[in-house]
This record gives sequence, structure tokens and C-alpha cells, in this order.
Amino acid sequence: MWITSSLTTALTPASVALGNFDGIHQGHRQVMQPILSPSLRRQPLSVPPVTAESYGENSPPNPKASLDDAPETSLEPYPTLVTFNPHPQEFFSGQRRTLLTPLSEKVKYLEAIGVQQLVLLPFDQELANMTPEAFVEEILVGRLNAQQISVGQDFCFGRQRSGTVTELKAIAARYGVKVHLVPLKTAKGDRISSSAIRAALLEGNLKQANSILGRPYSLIGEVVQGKQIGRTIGFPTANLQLPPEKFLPRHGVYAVRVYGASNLGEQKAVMGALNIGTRPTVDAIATPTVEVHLLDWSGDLYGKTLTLHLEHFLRPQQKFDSLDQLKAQIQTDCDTARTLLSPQE
Ligand SMILES: Cc1cc2nc3c(=O)[nH]c(=O)nc-3n(C[C@H](O)[C@H](O)[C@H](O)COP(=O)(O)O)c2cc1C
Ligand SMILES: Nc1ncnc2c1ncn2[C@@H]1O[C@H](COP(=O)(O)OP(=O)(O)O)[C@@H](O)[C@H]1O
Repeated sequence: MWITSSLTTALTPASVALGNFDGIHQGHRQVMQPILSPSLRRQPLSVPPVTAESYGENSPPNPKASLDDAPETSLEPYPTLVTFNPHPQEFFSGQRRTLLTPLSEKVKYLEAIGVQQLVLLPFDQELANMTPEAFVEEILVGRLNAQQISVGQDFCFGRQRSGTVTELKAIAARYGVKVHLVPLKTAKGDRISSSAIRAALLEGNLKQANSILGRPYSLIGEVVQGKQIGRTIGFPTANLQLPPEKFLPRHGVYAVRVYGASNLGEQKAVMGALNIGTRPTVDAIATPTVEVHLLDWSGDLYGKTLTLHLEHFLRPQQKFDSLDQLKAQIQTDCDTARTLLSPQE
């Protein structure tokens, strides 16, 4: 996928889905559908040669581009997600937001859906001051040559969020650009939203969170060294380093499926028992660790990137009086995880 934060290197013409899309939940996927219609798909993606661009500290991954990939001239628009970076709320409040899908994870889901370009518009005072007309005319039409635009029905944009979807439709119509207003998706009468997913995750209600998401909530991170206590109690745990902005669910113990450990490839999952927390029994650290014990598995995981699918919340963290009690409880957690994750006869 082509990722750019500069409108001068964006691929055009574009077929644009607009929004923040944190979580890439079922509602988000519905908003992207209209820009992905099969007639608009172009495989493989060709990208223009680019000069290296400085993205600053929180830089997105460099797009994979080479001169061999020079663009063919084509009138077919690139399925493109246009989003703001930082999130406008973060810009105004000055406070870092946690994300259900940090950039690297978001890119994986978008690629799987068929989005070919991600435009991260730098959100600054100038952009914040833009009128709805200027945003559509100068950015969407003028720079991205948008052929069609898809948004959720409650989308607002422009100065003080003054632009409504009706206005977006009217302005775009002047340029012959069709706007798809996608109705808000609901699940059992409740609106599907990133905040509903966060709330369910904070309660440890995985069933609800995963049902709204339409897939299991995931944690993706590299295995780093811990205190090496795990192996001494018979339960080595792979400690994951997650992007600092990753939203963490309720602290406690989970039954998870682990991808990336097996030599049999990415698709093969190993069952695991995950602990998220400050480990009050051993050292009561300030920052929670995210560590997983893989069931019936042994090997070296340091430096590997693991993807965990959180399936069931088992219990909150506890402070035990002894390591033996902790060990016995971890054994029970592993047995419960195995039962819950094993396929039913
Ligand atoms: C399934 C599981 C459940 C855990 N539950 C608790 C707990 O309730 N309380 C606690 O203090 N630590 C808990 N831990 C964390 C252990 O204290 C930790 O894994 C151990 O100290 C190893 O740390 P290390 O990776 O730094 O070697 C749990 C770990 C696992 C894998
Ligand atoms: N079944 C397993 N589950 C998790 N890690 C395992 C397992 N078997 C071996 N390991 C290895 O052991 C390491 C964890 O051992 P541990 O003593 O807890 O050390 P650390 O404190 O560095 O995490 C993992 O990073 C991995 O390389």
C-alpha cells in the first residue's frame, strides 16, 4: 500500500473514504466498500518514483516504491483512505490518544481489505481553519482528483466541524463527484463505534468487543527480554513490546491465539495464556507488561513479532502470597484457556 503524508506524492485520481477509522471495525469496513467496487480494483498497485520524504518522529512506514514501479497513466481511481494525523482531538487537546489500531496495524487491515493508498493529512492550524468548501475544492478535488467520496452518515468536517454530509454532497456535486453516505451500522440495536469497542474492552467483555469489531481484538508486538523469572517457575512468558499508543484492554488474564511463533508459518496459531498487568506478586511495576505463555510449546521467541488474538477474559490480576500459589493459578489459567480455545467436538 502506498502511504504518504504529502499531497504532492499522492496517487491520483483517487476514490476516497474519509475519516479516522480507528479500529477498522464493521462500520468502517462498510464505509470503505463503495470505493472498493471490483471495477475500481487495480492489481498490482503501481506507485510513482518518489524522493525520500522526511516524516518526522512518528513517521509512517516508507512506501515500497521503486523506479520499476513507475505509474501507468490510468483513469481508474486508487482506492484511498484519507485520514488526519494527528487525530484532530489530539491536536486541539494536546493529549496523546490511545488507538485500537496504531498505524502499522491499521495498514495491515487496510491492505487486506483492498485499500491501495493511505493519505495521512498533517492536521495543523491551517487545516483546522479550512472551510468545508476549501477542503473539498482544494484537497479532495484539486489535489487528489477525487472521483468519488465515501463517508459515514455522521461525518463532519472543516472549520469547527461545521461541514455536514449534506454540504459535502452539495459541494462535491459542483465537480460531478459522487458522495456515498453510508448508514451507520448497528449491532443488536447499538451503534457500532470505536468508543463502544473501547468500553467493552475495558470491562473485559471480549465477546461484545469482538462482535462489534467483526474480528478478535489483537495485540501485535516484538518479543523482548523480561526478568527471566517465568522460566524458573515453569511458565516462560514472551514479553511483548507494543506501540506506546496501543489501547490496552482491562488488566488481567486472557485466553489467546498466538500467530508468528510456529515455524509452520503465519497462519498457524498456538494457544496461549496472556497476562496484562503490573505483576503485584513479583515486583509491582508501574507500567503494565503484556506477556504470554504458549501452551505445549518451547523454543526461542526473542526478536519475533507475535500477533495475539484475544478470545476470552479469564480473571483479573491478583497478588499471591507466594510464587507457588501464583504458579498453581497459572496452571489453572492454562487449563481453562485450553478448554475454551479447543475446537468443540
Ligand atoms: C497466565 C498468567 C497469569 C498471570 N497472573 C498473574 C497474577 O495474577 N498476578 C501476578 O502478580 N502475576 C501474574 N502473572 C505474571 C507472572 O508474575 C510473570 O509471568 C512472571 O513473573 C514471569 O515474569 P518474566 O517474564 O519477567 O520472567 C501471570 C502470568 C501468566 C502467564
Ligand atoms: N511456551 C513458551 N511460552 C513463552 N515463551 C517461551 C516458551 N518456551 C520458551 N519460551 C522462550 O522463553 C522466553 C521467556 O522466558 P522468561 O524466563 O519468562 O524470560 P523473560 O523474562 O525474558 O520473558 C520467551 O521470550 C521465549 O523466547
